[in-house]
Amino acid sequence: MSAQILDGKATAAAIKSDLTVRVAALKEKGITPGLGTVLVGDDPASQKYVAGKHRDCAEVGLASIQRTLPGTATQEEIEAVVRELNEDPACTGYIVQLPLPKGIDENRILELMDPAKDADGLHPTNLGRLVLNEPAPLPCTPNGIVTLLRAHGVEINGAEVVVVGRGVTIGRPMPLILTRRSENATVTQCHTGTRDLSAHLRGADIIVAAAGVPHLIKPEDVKPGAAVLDVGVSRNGEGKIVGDVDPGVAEVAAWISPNPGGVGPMTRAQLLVNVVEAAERAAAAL
Ligand SMILES: Nc1nc2c(c(=O)[nH]1)N[C@@H](CN(C=O)c1ccc(C(=O)N[C@@H](CCC(=O)O)C(=O)O)cc1)CN2
Repeated sequence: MSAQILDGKATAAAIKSDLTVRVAALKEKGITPGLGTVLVGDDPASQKYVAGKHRDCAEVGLASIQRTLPGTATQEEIEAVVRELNEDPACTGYIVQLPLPKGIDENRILELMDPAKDADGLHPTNLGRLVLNEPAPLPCTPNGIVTLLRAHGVEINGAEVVVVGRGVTIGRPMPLILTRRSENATVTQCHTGTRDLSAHLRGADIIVAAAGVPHLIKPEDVKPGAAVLDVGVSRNGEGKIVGDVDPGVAEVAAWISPNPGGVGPMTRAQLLVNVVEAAERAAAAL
């Protein structure tokens, strides 16, 4: 392998270490920020991610509030939990773990959240603020990707970026973040309707692969020297993660994010950042 590693674990650890100090400072002012999570159903991956979020809270000193509902929970039952967290003063920010079970109107749940407590940056008001270039909590995975690239000195300014995928947590917000003046990238968004994906990929300085298609990105699709971020999470027969990026890409790219150990830990770290920033904003307004 010739590519250098975009080390999400180490970068996330540095962010958490900084947050530990900031949380301690808030506590000295009598404020203990708290992250809430709403988990519906028993999807093992979602359970694992939510458990990880609570472990992270303990690590940096945040309080955490867990709400778990069965997979049979109705729209109204989930909405009742969302309303309760909107009102709970111990909850600085919260997330509703996605995806929600089939039959639940995910958008209605997101819209019901108090935008000031939206730790995922996925409330329509916060996504709208991102479009308007106003301060808002940023979606965790796209923001984590930018932070990871910056931490490793990968040039974003002026870069040609191809984002593969158009889901709400990554694909949709990623270009919005990358095309801000502060990032200044040129972004092409590809998806299942793209006619010649390979042609787009071959021109990219940075590839963000969030399609959920195992080994979609092949070595011949990648420009030598590119940075490749593997955000795809498919599972093989043994339950092991298979990313969107073929292992051979590491021979062509200059930078590659391992999967696991790349973007996933950054997603979790950025969530903590959003909660601590919300608490700091609240403290400044006192
Ligand atoms: N409300 C949200 N739901 C979902 C989001 C999100 O940002 N907000 N993103 C994903 C899941 N996710 C966070 O919730 C997430 C995914 C992966 C990881 C992670 O640390 N992965 C590890 C590997 C873990 C494993 O072995 O399975 C890694 O990459 O090293 C954290 C969070 C969808 N839902």
